[in-house]
Amino acid sequence: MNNIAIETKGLSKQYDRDLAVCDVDLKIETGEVYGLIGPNGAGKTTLIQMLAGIIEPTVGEVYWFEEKVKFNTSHFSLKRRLGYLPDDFPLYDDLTVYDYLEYFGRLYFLRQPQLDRRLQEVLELLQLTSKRHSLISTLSRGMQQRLSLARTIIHEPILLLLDEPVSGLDPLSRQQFREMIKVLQEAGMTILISSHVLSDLAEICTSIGIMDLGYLVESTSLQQLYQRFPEEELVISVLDNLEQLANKINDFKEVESYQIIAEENKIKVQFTGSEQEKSDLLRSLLNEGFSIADFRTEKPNLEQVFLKLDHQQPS
Ligand SMILES: Nc1ncnc2c1ncn2[C@@H]1O[C@H](COP(=O)(O)OP(=O)(O)OP(=O)(O)O)[C@@H](O)[C@H]1O
Repeated sequence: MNNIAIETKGLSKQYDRDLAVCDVDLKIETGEVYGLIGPNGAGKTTLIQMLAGIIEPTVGEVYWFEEKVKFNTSHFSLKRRLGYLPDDFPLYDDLTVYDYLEYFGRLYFLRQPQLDRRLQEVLELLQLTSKRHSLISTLSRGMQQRLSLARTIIHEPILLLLDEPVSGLDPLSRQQFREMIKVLQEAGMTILISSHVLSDLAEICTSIGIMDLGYLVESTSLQQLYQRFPEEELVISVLDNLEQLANKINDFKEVESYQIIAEENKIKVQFTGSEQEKSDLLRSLLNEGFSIADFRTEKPNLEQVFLKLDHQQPS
């Protein structure tokens, strides 16, 4: 198996006067879940469409598994490895769930008994078995989105490109979606997902790319991104005497700044000291008689890291 699932070299797309994607060099290793984020109009959909071979770049090249994608040719064997879920996930309302999936299975030349086996598998994985005979028009948005994902993986691709697959989903459906992505990754797929929901991406992605005004301004593993912002925040909750706690905290030279969150009876502290000094702080507060209800360190989440990077906010 090739190490690099997707690569682009100097990829650009010009629409009339708009440069939608600008000189993008992207590399995604096999087995990764790569999250693509950026504000509206940053060029995510255009980039994904070029990666999927749907639209032709103005300049630059796309490689799947180190093989150059030639536009305007069908090259079925290469496309057979790809599953692409567009952001508007078109469906045929007057088909049943089963007929729809069977239709796409046949388009990919799946034959019996493999077709039946695969239909059962994806219906089960996407939790649609009980809806197999329902008309698509009667499904909720979350179910329709799951059906679109089922269609995207019916032919067992090894590379998935998912354009905003969780938009409009409720928290439970988003959680189910995250679990499905983990199952697909464990099954060996390489997955690119664009989304504005950073908390979802933080949970499932191994790497993150940030687009801004057509440029890929960051492309790095999630781990390396967090390492660039190692500062932790100390969160201290008390049962009472919040003001006195703030005064006391202020005496410690390791406390760079703090923020009182009165409605939750807690203080968030930017603490620069060592683990030993953190422990000394806790002991000192207890000795002073403060009723400490919680004392913990929090690392910045992906949303906070994104803001620290000072690119535009995803909206
Ligand atoms: N078919 C098109 N014709 C002309 N301009 C286009 C076309 N598709 C996209 N654009 C322009 O390219 C730029 C990038 O759009 P794109 O849809 O790729 O951004 P995006 O990051 O996916 O945005 P969103 O988060 O809102 O989906 C925008 O300025 C958009 O207006």
